[in-house]
Amino acid sequence: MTDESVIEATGLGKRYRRKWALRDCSLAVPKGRVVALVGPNGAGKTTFLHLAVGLLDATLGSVAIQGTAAFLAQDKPLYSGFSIAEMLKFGRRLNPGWDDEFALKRIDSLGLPLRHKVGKLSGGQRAQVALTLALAKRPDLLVLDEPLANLDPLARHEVMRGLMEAVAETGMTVLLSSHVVSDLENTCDWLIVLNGGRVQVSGDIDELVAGHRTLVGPAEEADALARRVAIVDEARAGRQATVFARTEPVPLGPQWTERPANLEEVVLAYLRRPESASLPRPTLASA
Ligand SMILES: Nc1ncnc2c1ncn2[C@@H]1O[C@H](COP(=O)(O)OP(=O)(O)OP(=O)(O)O)[C@@H](O)[C@H]1O
Repeated sequence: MTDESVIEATGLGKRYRRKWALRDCSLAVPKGRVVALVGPNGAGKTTFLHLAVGLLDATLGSVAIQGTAAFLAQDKPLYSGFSIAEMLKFGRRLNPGWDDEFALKRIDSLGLPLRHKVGKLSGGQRAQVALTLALAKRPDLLVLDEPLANLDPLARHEVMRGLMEAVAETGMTVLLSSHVVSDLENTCDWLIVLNGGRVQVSGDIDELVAGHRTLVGPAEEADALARRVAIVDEARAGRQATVFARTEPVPLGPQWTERPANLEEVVLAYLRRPESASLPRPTLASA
């Protein structure tokens, strides 16, 4: 494992009985990134996160992390009969690196009285308390499985803001899974796309967005274009082709127009075409 990486997976695979939930997963995540792990239901996101933090054993290959990790599960396990103060006490007892001052300050800034029972909190407040408990462990890597699920837009925004503040303060790496790409656009800087148990994309978001574009032009010229650019996804309507391509700006014929990509388009184009991939060593199957 290199010094710059916080997670490194090599040929990682997990099989449940006959079904592979994850296979041939090789990737490295640089330190200090906020990583979005996206993919449809059943893509293997939870499986990958559980393997990364050691909650599951790999069937094949390996995954290693550097430093300490904290994991916040999808169902945010908090004991509903306990008060926030009691949850903090648990954290203090169980975690050698626990930052009590941080935890108390964050709960106070959320406007939550310490005596409040966890079971009486709203979904957004529960998410914030669970996040506080994870952050107070002061991990090098914070892994969050769908931290925004079931939260309204305001609560989603608040949770992401809290996360970003902690990242700015500590420089920790965050790996979070999500279905909602728009929540990630301004906060995450590394993207991993999982689809059907395989990694399709792993890379810097700015580079990925800058490295893709939509090209629109005559359908009869699309095949010739495919020899010059790596086509991720293509749709034809009558005589017009709309091509989503992994390419630098290229000179195009007069009948072609192009526009830059955004993060959502990058994610959707790859998910629509499971055979396409954009990984550090290009393996574009459809090119
Ligand atoms: N304990 C298990 N036993 C058998 N199959 C499992 C188990 N856990 C997951 N799977 C299967 O492995 C595949 C990947 O599941 P996983 O939960 O990792 O996906 P996910 O991307 O997190 O999905 P979601 O977005 O719905 O949470 C799915 O087909 C799922 O049915």
